[in-house]
Amino acid sequence: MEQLSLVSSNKIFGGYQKVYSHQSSELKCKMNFSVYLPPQAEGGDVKLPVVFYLSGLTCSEQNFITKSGFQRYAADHGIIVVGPDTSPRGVKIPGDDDSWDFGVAAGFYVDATKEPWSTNYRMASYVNKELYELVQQAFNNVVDPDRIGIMGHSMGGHGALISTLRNPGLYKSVSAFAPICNPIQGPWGAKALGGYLGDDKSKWVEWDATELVKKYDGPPLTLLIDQGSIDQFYVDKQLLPENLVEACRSVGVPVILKLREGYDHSYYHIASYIGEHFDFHAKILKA
Ligand SMILES: N[C@@H](CCC(=O)N[C@@H](CS)C(=O)NCC(=O)O)C(=O)O
Repeated sequence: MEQLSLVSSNKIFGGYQKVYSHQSSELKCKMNFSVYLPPQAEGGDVKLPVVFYLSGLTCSEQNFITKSGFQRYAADHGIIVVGPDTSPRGVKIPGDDDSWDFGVAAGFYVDATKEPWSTNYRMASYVNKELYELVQQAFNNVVDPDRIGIMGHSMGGHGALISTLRNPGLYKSVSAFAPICNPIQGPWGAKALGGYLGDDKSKWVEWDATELVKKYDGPPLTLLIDQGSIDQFYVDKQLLPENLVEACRSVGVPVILKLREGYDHSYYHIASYIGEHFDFHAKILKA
């Protein structure tokens, strides 16, 4: 098993918020990830559900664990929460920190195929294979491998949606705050998908939730999308949740879109509704 190093451990709401580092074989660099172990994990005699949380642009594993207040709800429901970083770190590809929406902290949860990104920028395989399996091995006494869900914010909401739709059955529950729902239609998505995958747009659709849902052929799923009404990126048509809702309706995939009056793109929105998302995941994972 891969070697894990404990970076930090803090007691919160009766459980422990931990951060580990490890050497990633997919990304070929050292990575941090967070794990919240709720109080029910103590003793190690019950198997608990797990929810992965994928962060947005400019984030590390720290933003969600310090700003959202999710631990209160994870502790209430007895859910383990795992949060990866948002890109490879320290690999020093020329241009990787020139912009905030591409390269470092902007891996977009895809597997890059274009040089020079394709060696390290493999966030899809990192999250859905390497970290998914690592968590099950490292915490095998408390993780229930049949009850795993995923959520995310913005770029990470896109990551949660495409991870679920591309890997039917891997995640039993999925929700997203302000996700990039139709990246092939927005400037962020076009920049990232073009940069990581090249100019052939027929490859981009394989990483676009609105396109993927039209072809989804897996276990029944309900998508929960949470969107702040004054989010500047929503107003600027980077996120396009209505396109995803329309695609879901066209193929009969249940979708809930909560439009939250007056909320923006920040963690103030996430903190306000993270409890509802944990209720949603718990209802599915603990059914
Ligand atoms: N001004 C923002 C623009 C990017 C942004 O809004 N990032 C979102 C995700 S797309 C975020 O979670 N930022 C970090 C935070 O709010 O803690 C920043 O630099 O953080």
